Amino acid sequence: MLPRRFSDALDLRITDSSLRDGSHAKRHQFTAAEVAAVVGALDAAGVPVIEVTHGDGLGGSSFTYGFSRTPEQELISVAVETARHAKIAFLMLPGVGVKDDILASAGNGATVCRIATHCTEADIAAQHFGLARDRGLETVGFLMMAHSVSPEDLAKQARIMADAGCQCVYVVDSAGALVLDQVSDRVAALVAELGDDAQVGFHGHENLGLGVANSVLAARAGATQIDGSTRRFGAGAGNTPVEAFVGVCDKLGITTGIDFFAIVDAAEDVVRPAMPEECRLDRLALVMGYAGVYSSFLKHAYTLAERYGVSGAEILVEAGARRLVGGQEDQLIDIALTLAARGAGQE
Ligand SMILES: C[C@H](O)CC(=O)C(=O)O
Ligand SMILES: [Mn+2]
Repeated sequence: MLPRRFSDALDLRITDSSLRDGSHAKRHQFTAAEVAAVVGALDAAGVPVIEVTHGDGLGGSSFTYGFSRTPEQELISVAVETARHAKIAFLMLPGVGVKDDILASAGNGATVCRIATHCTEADIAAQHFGLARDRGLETVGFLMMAHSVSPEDLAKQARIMADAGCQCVYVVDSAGALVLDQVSDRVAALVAELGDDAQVGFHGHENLGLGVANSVLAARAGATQIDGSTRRFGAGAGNTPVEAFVGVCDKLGITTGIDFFAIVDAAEDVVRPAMPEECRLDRLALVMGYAGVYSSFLKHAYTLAERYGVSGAEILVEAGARRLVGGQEDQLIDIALTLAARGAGQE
């Protein structure tokens, strides 16, 4: 069991997801040199955990999700070799990756295993938590699209993960759709359910502009691990910006162990140059948050809107109405074809 808190000196442990969630925004085109530069800067700023994987997790490099420029195990190895203090984490979605991918990542020196499932499907992760714990890895569970179920139902899924060996269960706001109290209520439900059996974490997206505020409320409701991405480098409008969140935490007296000025410099001088463009709170990102759509669908929506001459916003609204989950990217093609047949205009 992990302690309720990581150290008496720190209130929160922050995981930076720029090199995993940001992979969506970069269409999975990271080079080893970029990973080394970003890990070096984040590590020097005191970021305690850095996640490195294809945006859709181990095994994500494919026609469905987009091919990686650099094999992810090479990126994980570079990150492990570069980090002096930070732990290197990886993400896996059962079925996208397999157990051998976990073993390969551990063999290359990653020490935090994050297993993600849709928020109603926690049981498919059981064997992966067991394997990871057997191998001495720290375990984190991701309940994705957490806006789509009640706090009570989410807590039941968290219990399944904890019983399988997960040491921290995250409320994952994949769509950036959760608003303030909706985060507190979900985090509080998990804290009440899990007690000392597992920690609770929160992973936010900026699609309604609430990443920092939602993360503060998560911490106040009892979350002890918070995800963010430096410069918001993540899917959709990006993730909770680590540098802004650290500044806010400093002002609120919440300790993170990250140096504010160093992470601000890292964001500007190192992470931004690795980004193809800023992660923006633009029309499609806002529609995703409003309609409750998985953030990693954003680039797919842009591509399909252009290919079929239809509205990206309409694709996303329909994806929200169909309650699509990660892995159902091919249904976006069906939606685009249907809109094209109806003659919907592009925007
Ligand atoms: C595989 C997803 O991109 C995981 C994630 O970051 C989310 O659901 O949000
Ligand atoms: Mn995410």
